Amino acid sequence: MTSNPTLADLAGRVAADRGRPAFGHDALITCDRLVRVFTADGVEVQALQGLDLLVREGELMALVGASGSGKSTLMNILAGLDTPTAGAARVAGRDLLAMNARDRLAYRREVVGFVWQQTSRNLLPYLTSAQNVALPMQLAGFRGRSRGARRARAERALELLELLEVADCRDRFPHQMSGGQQQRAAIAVALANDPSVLLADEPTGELDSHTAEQIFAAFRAANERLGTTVVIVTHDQAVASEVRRTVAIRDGRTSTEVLRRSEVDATTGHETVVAREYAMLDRAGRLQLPAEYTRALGMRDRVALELEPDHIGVWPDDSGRDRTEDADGRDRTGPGKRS
Ligand SMILES: Nc1ncnc2c1ncn2[C@@H]1O[C@H](COP(=O)(O)OP(=O)(O)OP(=O)(O)O)[C@@H](O)[C@H]1O
Repeated sequence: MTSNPTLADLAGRVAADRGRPAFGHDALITCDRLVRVFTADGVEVQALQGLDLLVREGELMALVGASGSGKSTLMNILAGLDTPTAGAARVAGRDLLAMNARDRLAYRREVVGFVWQQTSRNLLPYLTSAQNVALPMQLAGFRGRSRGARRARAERALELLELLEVADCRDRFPHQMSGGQQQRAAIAVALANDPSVLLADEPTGELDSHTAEQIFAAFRAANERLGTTVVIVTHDQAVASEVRRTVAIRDGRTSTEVLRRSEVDATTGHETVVAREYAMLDRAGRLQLPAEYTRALGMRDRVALELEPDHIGVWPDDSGRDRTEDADGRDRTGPGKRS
C-alpha cells in the first residue's frame, strides 16, 4: 500500500469496492452494525451496540444470551415491530429501515411468522386452534372469499396441525389445550402464510423441559419438512444441543458462536455430534474474547498480539516479565520478549 495514493489509485479502490459483493448479500437475514438506543427518563440505554448477524436460508438456529443482552430488541426489529436507531437490517430482500406502514403490515403477514413466550399472545382465546390457523390466511386474502377458499384454508390449517402433531386439538379452544399443545398450534399459526422466516422469542419459557423438547421437535419438523428458516431466541443454554448453530449475544453484540456437526466413525459407523466454539470477528477486525478466557489469563485493557503463519497469538500484557517456556518447551512469553 502506498502512503500517498494518487487520484488514479483512489479511483481504482472505489471501483474495486463497488464491484465487491455487499456484506451478507447471499444471506436471508442480514443485520449490519445494528444499533438500537432507548431513552427512558432521560437515560439512554444502548440495547444493540453494532450487532452483526447473518442467517442463511434454511437454517435452524438459536440466539442465546443473558437477560438484558438485547435478544428481544433484535427479535422485535426482525419481526417488523420496532425500527433500529442505526445500521442496516434486511430479511428476505426487504430493507427493514425503508418500509412504510403498509410494507410493514405486508411484511408481518407474508414474510415472517412469530411465536412468543406467552401463549396468550399467540392464539385468540375465542377461536378454535383450526380457526386460529385459518385466520392469518383469511387476513392475507388467501384464495379469496368463496366457499371453496374457506375449504382450502381449512384444509391447509388441518395439514399444518397434523405436521405439528396437534390435529386432535383442531376443534379445541386454547384453554382446553395444554401449554405444549398451545405452542404447537401457535407454530402452525405462524406458518399459515408460508413465511420465509419463523421467529420465536423464548417459545419454551413457560414449559417444562420434556414439553420444551417436543416444541423443538416441532420447530425441526417445520424446518425440515417445509424448508422454513427458524430463529429461536432463548436464555436457556440447553437449547444449544437442539440446533446446529447457536449464536451468543452479549451487551447488544453477537459474541461467540457454537457450530455442531455430525461425525461418523469410519470403523464402527457410530455417529457423534461434535461442537466447536467460535468467536465473532466483525468487519472492523474486532474480536470479543470470551470472559472466562480473559479472566483465566488475567487479560484486561491491553493484550499483546503476534501474527503466526496459521494463527494469531494473543498474550496478556506481560511486558515486565522475562522469557518463559512451558513444559513442552513452547514459548509462553509475549511477542515483544521473543528472541
Ligand atoms: N422499550 C424500552 N425502553 C427502555 N429500555 C429498554 C426497552 N426495551 C429494552 N430496553 C433495555 O434494553 C436492554 C436490552 O433489553 P432486551 O429486552 O432486548 O434484552 P433481552 O436479552 O431480551 O432480556 P430478557 O431475556 O430479560 O428478555 C435492557 O437493558 C433493557 O432494559
